[in-house]
Amino acid sequence: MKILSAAQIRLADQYTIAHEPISSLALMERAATQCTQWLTARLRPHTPVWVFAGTGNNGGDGLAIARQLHGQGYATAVFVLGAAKYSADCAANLTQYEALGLSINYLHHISDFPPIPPNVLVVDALFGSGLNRPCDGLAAALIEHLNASRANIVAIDLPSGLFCEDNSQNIDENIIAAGHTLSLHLPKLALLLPDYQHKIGQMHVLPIGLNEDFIKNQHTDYQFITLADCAAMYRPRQQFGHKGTYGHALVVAGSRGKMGAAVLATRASLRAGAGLVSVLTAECGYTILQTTAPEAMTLLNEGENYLQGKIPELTAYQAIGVGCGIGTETETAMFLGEILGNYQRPMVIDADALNVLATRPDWHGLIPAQSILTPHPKEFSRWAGRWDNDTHKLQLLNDLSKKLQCHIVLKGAYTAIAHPNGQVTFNSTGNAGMATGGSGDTLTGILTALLAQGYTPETASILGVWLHGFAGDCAAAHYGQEALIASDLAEFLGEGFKALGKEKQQNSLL
Ligand SMILES: NC(=O)C1=CN([C@@H]2O[C@H](COP(=O)(O)OP(=O)(O)OC[C@H]3O[C@@H](n4cnc5c(N)ncnc54)[C@H](O)[C@@H]3O)[C@@H](O)[C@H]2O)[C@@H](O)CC1
Ligand SMILES: Nc1ncnc2c1ncn2[C@@H]1O[C@H](COP(=O)(O)OP(=O)(O)O)[C@@H](O)[C@H]1O
Ligand SMILES: [K+]
Repeated sequence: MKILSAAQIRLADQYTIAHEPISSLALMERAATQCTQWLTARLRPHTPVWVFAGTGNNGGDGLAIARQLHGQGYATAVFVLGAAKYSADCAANLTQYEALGLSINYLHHISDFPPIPPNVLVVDALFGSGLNRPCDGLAAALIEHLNASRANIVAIDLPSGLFCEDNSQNIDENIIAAGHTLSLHLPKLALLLPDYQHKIGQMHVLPIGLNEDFIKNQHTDYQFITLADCAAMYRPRQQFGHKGTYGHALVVAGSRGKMGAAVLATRASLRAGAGLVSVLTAECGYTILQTTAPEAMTLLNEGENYLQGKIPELTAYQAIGVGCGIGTETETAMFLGEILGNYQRPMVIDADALNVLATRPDWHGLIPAQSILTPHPKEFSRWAGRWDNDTHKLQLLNDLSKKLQCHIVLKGAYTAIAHPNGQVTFNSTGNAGMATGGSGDTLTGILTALLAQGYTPETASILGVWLHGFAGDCAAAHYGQEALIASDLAEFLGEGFKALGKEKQQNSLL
């Protein structure tokens, strides 16, 4: 799914109206209907709904929602900020609302602001994608007034005051703090970035039927990865496939006290479909690995407690995943350098391998092009330094990806994957239950297995991150987010592959 800019969304809106049998007012009605349905599926019957509307089309959406909710028996109140120039569709909806004999409260001055009881649901329809400057004056005061209330707030399209893309010049106080944001048709870039998550709450994308052909032809550097996108990339197993068909993955992981990282990565590699999995670890891990992952072969290293010494022959392996729990001892760093110097295929580089490399820029040239690097934000900062805001961070992410010609997976909610061609893919799966030690090791195992199976590094990075999050969502549904532990993730990977297979079959012609 594409992530479009505010300008592109406006064009998509215009194109849909010009090329489909729908007027702009009817399109607004359709958007409002989606929002109303979302609300009524969750609202208690007696909850009063107070809509705060601007005078643009975001306000028009709000007025249409108020009318629809009133029609379904909800107690609604409407407050309109200022009475400057109304957009045509906003004015039409205002008239329709008043035609029902309902009154509108106009807010011209701070003294017009109503006290907000905590039991009302506030619908924020002040500004959407048409915001053209940071909020100030009466708008900022109203936003502050609404944020100070204890009422739940649902934002239509965007929390008012938040720009679609770049919020580097914005300030916290001028943005509505919503519990939920209903993004119309497509997600917006700012909704996927961490800086203003406390303003966005949970994001929900509601389809409103914008013209898909137009959207397909729009260029954007940002994608939001969905089940349908991943199903198109997924290659089901062949009937006559054998273990050689699906590649030999080598997991280089573990040290004394961190052998669990090797176990997690290895088990995830096995569950992610590699034909063969070997694990190269310190001697102290031999029995542990053979017991917890009997399907994998364990290669002995010279080091008793951590990796060191001569590296084995690496050409047999279609992919290597290196770094989980290996530590950063000098001998281990030298061992990593040997691996980098003797392996030319794209590999997966995580955790301590990233930490070692962050301190050795002279080795960066050894990283095979198209490799997948999987830093969490702390690890990324060791490479890129500090960033001022999300926009700056995205720039640093793109710069590093281009410089190394590698795919950089910046982990977190809506994990962002920067590709060397300048594209950034945001993940749609995963949950806060995955914020638990070892989740990242599981991801490394998955990515290594997908590379071993012959997926291109770009596809492996996207599919692997999506599968990892999907497994996390299944595990959270089963255990609850708090009880989720990293080893659960591999156990639920099969659900992800099954979902991909099902989706692929539904889209096939047979
Ligand atoms: N596909 C689409 O594009 C659709 C868009 N719709 C709605 O239309 C919205 C966009 O509507 P508009 O382009 O009319 O824009 P908005 O309604 O977001 O806001 C524009 C209005 O607010 C004023 N304004 C902007 N920034 C301000 C500020 N800081 N302080 C005070 N006033 C400010 C502008 O002068 C203009 O009057 C979307 O967010 C969505 O809610 C829906 O109606 C349906 C379809
Ligand atoms: N709030 C969250 N929402 C979605 N995914 C998350 C969240 N927190 C963590 N994750 C995922 O869990 C994994 C954590 O990785 P990492 O920090 O490397 O863990 P570890 O080092 O303990 O293995 C990442 O893939 C990340 O995207
Ligand atoms: K809004």
